[in-house]
Amino acid sequence: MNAILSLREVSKSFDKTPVLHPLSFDLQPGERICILGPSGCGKSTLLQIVAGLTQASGGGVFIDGKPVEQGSLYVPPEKRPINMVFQDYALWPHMTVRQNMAYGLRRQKISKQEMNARLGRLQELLRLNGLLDRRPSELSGGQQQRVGIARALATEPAILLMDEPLSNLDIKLRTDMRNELAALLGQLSIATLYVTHDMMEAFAIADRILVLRDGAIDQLAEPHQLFERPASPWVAQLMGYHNRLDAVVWPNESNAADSAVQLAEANIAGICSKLPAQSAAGKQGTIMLHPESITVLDEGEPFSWASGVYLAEQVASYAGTEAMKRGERYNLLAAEVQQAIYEGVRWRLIVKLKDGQLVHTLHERHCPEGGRVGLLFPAERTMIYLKVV
Ligand SMILES: Nc1ncnc2c1ncn2[C@@H]1O[C@H](COP(=O)(O)OP(=O)(O)OP(=O)(O)O)[C@@H](O)[C@H]1O
Repeated sequence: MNAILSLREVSKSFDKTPVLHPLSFDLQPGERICILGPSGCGKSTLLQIVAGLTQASGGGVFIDGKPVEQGSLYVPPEKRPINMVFQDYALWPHMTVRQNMAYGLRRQKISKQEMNARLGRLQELLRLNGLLDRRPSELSGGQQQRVGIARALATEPAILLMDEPLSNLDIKLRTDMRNELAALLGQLSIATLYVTHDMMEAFAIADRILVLRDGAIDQLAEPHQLFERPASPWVAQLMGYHNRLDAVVWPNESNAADSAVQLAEANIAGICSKLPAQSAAGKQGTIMLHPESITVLDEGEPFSWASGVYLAEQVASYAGTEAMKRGERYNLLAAEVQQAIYEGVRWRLIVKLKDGQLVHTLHERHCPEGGRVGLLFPAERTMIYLKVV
């Protein structure tokens, strides 16, 4: 399949300060890519270069295989088959909803009949019935954003750009709109680049997520790949792996998915994201663990067991049998409860490993401070990264 949008070595500097390092990726027809990253990492700049609102400092942008920016060639925004939805809606305050929606169509040579048909379809799709004669000031935030989306779709662009379209809405409305938008974009199947700093939004909307960090792509992958195999501790942190622990790593150089780690005086198993060029046995590393993937054992037999690696069938009665496969490995670590914090549905237990490192876990019961617990977590979810020195 030919990409609808291709970026090749696109870079951008403002006053000699690099904001985007040369980056390349393709957006396929009908695909939705979310650009995820913290404030200031260059997300909006990237979107604006694609839209033609900002010129790149280097590299090329291609739409449907044809350059729109390359060397001295630069196609202005209005000549690109692209439309954008902005964070602050950017509606014309003096125009009605209908006039706002039709605004982009004035350049297109379409009949009045076709225009009315398109506006009618969008009015249905975005649930704007009864609002067409209102001005933006007479609409709620969610309704204003739906008008912004309808306006962007009216010209039937090949590519839709969305720059944090939900970030001005309150939390409840944002969640509702997120699900609504995910359904809508799925239905439209229009190639979309969607900027957000909200992981849940990216998960709901994206076919693939592009993680941008300091103007460079850290990882571009499907949501489940990003969650299951975060390429760096940084991406892991973004995915909610909030436990970052120091460990000694013994990578298995023929099979990265079967590496050993020494953590808190125990040997455990995990997945090494990248194998080192040369033997890294015994090197310092980092382990990232998601609090949700840790089962806290606070009573029963496992206390007599040594910390280490166990097979699924050995721990099935403690870890629950769903999603467990025979032969799958689990790590068990002894720990002591440092603090128990009530969070409504569950308790957050902050526990101390034998080497003094702290781990955050979630548990359905309270555990007394100073009490002994076992932490059981799958090797599959134990992410190992070698420290770059
Ligand atoms: N016109 C400009 N002149 C100088 N610096 C700029 C300009 N536009 C953006 N920058 C800088 O480029 C960097 C990236 O900005 P950008 O708006 O692309 O980030 P972002 O990831 O979209 O952030 P946010 O999530 O806060 O909107 C920031 O450090 C910003 O200050």
